[in-house]
Amino acid sequence: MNPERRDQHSSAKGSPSFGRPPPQLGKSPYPQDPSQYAREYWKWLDEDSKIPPQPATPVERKLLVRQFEDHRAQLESFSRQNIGDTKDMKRWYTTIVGFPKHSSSTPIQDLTRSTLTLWNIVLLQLITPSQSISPKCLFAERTLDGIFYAVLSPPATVVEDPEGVAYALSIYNFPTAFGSPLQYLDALFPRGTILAIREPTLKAPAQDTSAHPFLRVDSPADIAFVPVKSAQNIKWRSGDVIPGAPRLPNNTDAWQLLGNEHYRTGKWFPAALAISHALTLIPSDREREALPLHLNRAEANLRLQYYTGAAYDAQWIIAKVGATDEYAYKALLRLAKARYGRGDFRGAAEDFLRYKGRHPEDVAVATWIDKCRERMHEAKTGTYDWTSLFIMASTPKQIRVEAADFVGPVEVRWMQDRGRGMVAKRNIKLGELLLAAKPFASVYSEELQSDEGVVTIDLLSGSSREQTDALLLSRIVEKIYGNPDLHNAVFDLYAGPNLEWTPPHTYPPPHRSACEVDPFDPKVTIDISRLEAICTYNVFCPLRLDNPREDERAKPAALYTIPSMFNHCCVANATWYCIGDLMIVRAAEPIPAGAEVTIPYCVEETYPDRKAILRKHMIKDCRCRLCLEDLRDGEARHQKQQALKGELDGAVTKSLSDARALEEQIAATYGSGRSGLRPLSARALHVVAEKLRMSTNPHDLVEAIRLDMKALERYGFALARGGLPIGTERIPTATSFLEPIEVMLRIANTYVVLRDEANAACWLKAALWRECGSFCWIGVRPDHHFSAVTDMSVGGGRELFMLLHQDLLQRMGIYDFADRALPR
Ligand SMILES: C[S@@+](CC[C@H](N)C(=O)[O-])C[C@H]1O[C@@H](n2cnc3c(N)ncnc32)[C@H](O)[C@@H]1O
Repeated sequence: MNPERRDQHSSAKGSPSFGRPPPQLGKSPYPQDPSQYAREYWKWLDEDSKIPPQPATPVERKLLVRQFEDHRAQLESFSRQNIGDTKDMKRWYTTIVGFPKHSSSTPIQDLTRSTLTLWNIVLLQLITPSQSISPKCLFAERTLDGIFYAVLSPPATVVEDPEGVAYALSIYNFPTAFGSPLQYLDALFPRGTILAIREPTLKAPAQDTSAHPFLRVDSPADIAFVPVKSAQNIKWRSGDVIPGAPRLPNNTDAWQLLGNEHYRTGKWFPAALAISHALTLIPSDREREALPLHLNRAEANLRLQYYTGAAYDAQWIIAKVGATDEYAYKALLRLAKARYGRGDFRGAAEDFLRYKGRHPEDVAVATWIDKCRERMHEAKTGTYDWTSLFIMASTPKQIRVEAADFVGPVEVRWMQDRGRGMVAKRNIKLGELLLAAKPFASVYSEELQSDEGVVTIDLLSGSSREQTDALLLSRIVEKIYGNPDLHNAVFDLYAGPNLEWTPPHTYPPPHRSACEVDPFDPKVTIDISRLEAICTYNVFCPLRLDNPREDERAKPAALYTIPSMFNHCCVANATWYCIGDLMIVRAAEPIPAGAEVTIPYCVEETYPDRKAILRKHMIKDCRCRLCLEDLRDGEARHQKQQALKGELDGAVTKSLSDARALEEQIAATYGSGRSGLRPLSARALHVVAEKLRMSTNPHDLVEAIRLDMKALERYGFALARGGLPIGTERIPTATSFLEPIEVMLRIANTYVVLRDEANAACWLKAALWRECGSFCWIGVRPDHHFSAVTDMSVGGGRELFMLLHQDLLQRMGIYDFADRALPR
């Protein structure tokens, strides 16, 4: 045991001598100033950590059990009456991340069994049903605005050790447990379950001095279920039977039946767990009996997307029975699906083909084989059917598109001043696809419960995070739990300078083979504090091409692994966007071999807004051209700009003259001597141009075009003569691509109104070029030589362009004109 652990043990044994409670949030779920709140919270944590250890207050077992049982009864009654389901009411939960949390890294084999008063690996028996410790309705507080506030609560129960010492246990981040109904928790953690917890921590209750200390486990990898066979040898001082507990199976068949029942009702994790129990009871000389169990567990693991676990189970069967046995063929099919899920499309295709050789009647396998081939082609060539992906992603519930990762002419290198970064392996041309990547995990607002909101306050960055972030962390934990070989893909990501650990200079980590997902010995360490830090530094909001105006409720949150190697620059040389959840990175300018490739982490118009987003990524200051120019303008101009930006957001209702006055005021917030790049000014000019378009006077329309062209310069475009009206040397990356494209389409429309179809067509082509350069340059292989604009618009680029802007083109009445004017 290391010295740090010993400290924790002594403080764990210590009684909670209470300091003051942690800073409160007040009546709004969002703190007004999250950085101030974070500072107060750190101060409180610092004070709290100095409270000296004292013996823990003993908790009266009976009393604790009664409290929990009463509580559970209340919850059941609430759920029967549907309390809290009122449509106009929304419950808010707060969760705080970024403070040190304990996760054990000592392998189970190196720990000795002990009791709650000794702390090492502790055996605990669940003696009350599981529940949420602060139920939604019970402790939630109703306010005048009809909002409920409560603290986000993990599943909790009462546990005792063999000596009969009982405490409440809160289990955070356990796979599939987040927000689950009581019935599911009963299946996952029924009373009588015996758990072995690696080096647990006992916490003093922070909020309520009359409450009892409780055991807190943050990492699911610190929890091992105890197999029945081992459990038989444990003597419980309180007696062997827990009143009211269900009889847990004690033989293979009964566990198998329970597993089948869970599987039938869609409870995949409890199903896999029951099968694991059944497997422990099969004697080594009757291994054939284990075959159907491994087969079933492989299927449950596939449902859970625990592809590593599924591959292990299938491979186990094939290794035992040889490749020609019928069991092996069934296992082969599951292995093939697991390989597909793991991104091993070649291996999956080979397995599907072998299976098809034996079972030609299985038509579904042919589709799988086709899918494997498509994925292999994508991964090798970077050729995707963007239009189909876009259509798929625009369909509700299909955000997670099926596509392979592609790594183009870029590689990870150590950059000295900012850790790792991406570098061009060769000279790269504008528009080339550099990377396409699926996320490790992602959450979209559609997946949030509509009657609940979660506010996450990140103490590391001193900012509040999106509602999707809280769910994202549990998804990442769950994916690692079920795919332990992927641990380093996440844990080798940057986690900040405060840790003793430095990330390896290379990425991705070497490939590891499939291993068992073993609920009796998880064999993986999931350090939750480090994972929270990894999220702070690396989580992106995936801006979707198929849904650019994201849901107001919450922006999506996703962790992409290889794309996390790109460093930030507001005026970057690469640009990115997502179709569904597929992140696509393209060169925004020609990039010489050896140069660092950067992407913008934010596309905000003003310096303070960009700074706020960069703060969430822990970047104190960006030294790009735009930020340096903004910095030279000074704080007073920034403040003025922020205030005027607010006015510009509401400018729809303003008159033309007021809009002009506002535009002038905004223009004046930029100092002289700057380059043309002035994003807020660009939008202000476009607002005035739109007001002018309401007139039928041709002079006003010409003026609108002039202002929009000026707006494009302020977005960073160079205006050109002949060919396309905009320069094609680089794609500006400081703002989202949508605004400039809309400006170009409006110019095209105005030319149509003025009956100048030649100019209108030029501007449509410019918009198409801009978009193709970033996202939909289809039909052109990455190694294809190109420079002419027409090359950029070959193939599906036009098709996707028409799809993407269909609404706007139709509203302006120029859809048919665009269809004719754009080259096919
Ligand atoms: C997504 S990671 C980028 C890869 C990272 N450099 C690594 O070694 O893994 C984001 C972190 O990289 C660093 N970083 C990225 N862009 C930067 C910039 N323009 N200036 C300084 N640090 C930057 C910051 O520490 C940031 O939190």
